[in-house]
Amino acid sequence: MTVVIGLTGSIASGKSTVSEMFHTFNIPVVDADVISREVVNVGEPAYHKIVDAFGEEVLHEDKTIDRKSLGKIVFKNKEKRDLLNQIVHPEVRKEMLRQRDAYKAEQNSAVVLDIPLLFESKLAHYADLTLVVYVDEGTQLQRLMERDQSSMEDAEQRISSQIPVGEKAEMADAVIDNTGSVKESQEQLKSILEKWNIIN
Ligand SMILES: CC(C)(COP(=O)(O)OP(=O)(O)OC[C@H]1O[C@@H](n2cnc3c(N)ncnc32)[C@H](O)[C@@H]1O)[C@@H](O)C(=O)NCCC(=O)NCCS
Ligand SMILES: Nc1ncnc2c1ncn2[C@@H]1O[C@H](COP(=O)(O)OP(=O)(O)OP(=O)(O)O)[C@@H](O)[C@H]1O
Repeated sequence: MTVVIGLTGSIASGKSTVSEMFHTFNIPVVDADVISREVVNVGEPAYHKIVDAFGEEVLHEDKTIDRKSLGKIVFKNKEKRDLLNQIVHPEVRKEMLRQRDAYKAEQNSAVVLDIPLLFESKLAHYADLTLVVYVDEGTQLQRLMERDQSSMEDAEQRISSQIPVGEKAEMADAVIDNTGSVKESQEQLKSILEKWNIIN
């Protein structure tokens, strides 16, 4: 049986950092962020819907989606964010489930679904077990501003568009506290996978 692990956290809490670690255990990862970029490539159904809904001003000159400008619109306006979600999420879900089921058919011991909005979108039932990557809010803000070279205002808007990471930690089957070093987080992941009998 393949154990399906739902990996989540909040923006810049370290999901991608932890999801990389699964490769060292030979556990495949389905990444919702990667899929959400693929389904809006030029010519895809969701691409046309975005242009219809948000206009040509969210396109680069080469007609690809200008994610920075679309982000500026949707992270400060919940209605617009909901509209974008309604366009993109159904396509992402279809592809995520397709990949999950392909990995299950290969009889992997486990597969990870890396889904930033696992709890917001009520998708925890896609997984057998949930794992939250937690950081304290000060560290989260600092890492987000540093990584994206963003202002405090932009970073705070993005953080407040999601359920606070502390609340997500309470809903999870296991939590990695990623406030410390990457190595410490890797050790926590190893212990969790041992406890879940996914590795020895
Ligand atoms: C708004 C967009 C264009 C901004 O693109 P950008 O390249 O700047 O960010 P990226 O896609 O890498 O997302 C970074 C992080 O932002 C957060 N985030 C993204 N979309 C959302 C959203 N709709 N609501 C809350 N948080 C979000 C997630 O934590 C994600 O990991 C893009 O995030 C998008 O199309 N979002 C809608 C689809 C979505 O919900 N994706 C997230 C998981 S499926
Ligand atoms: N333990 C750590 N120590 C120091 N820096 C870290 C640590 N973990 C992650 N980072 C850094 O913090 C930033 C956010 O991490 P990461 O991109 O993994 O978060 P994320 O949860 O995947 O973000 P998003 O929701 O935007 O996809 C990155 O620049 C990353 O290099």
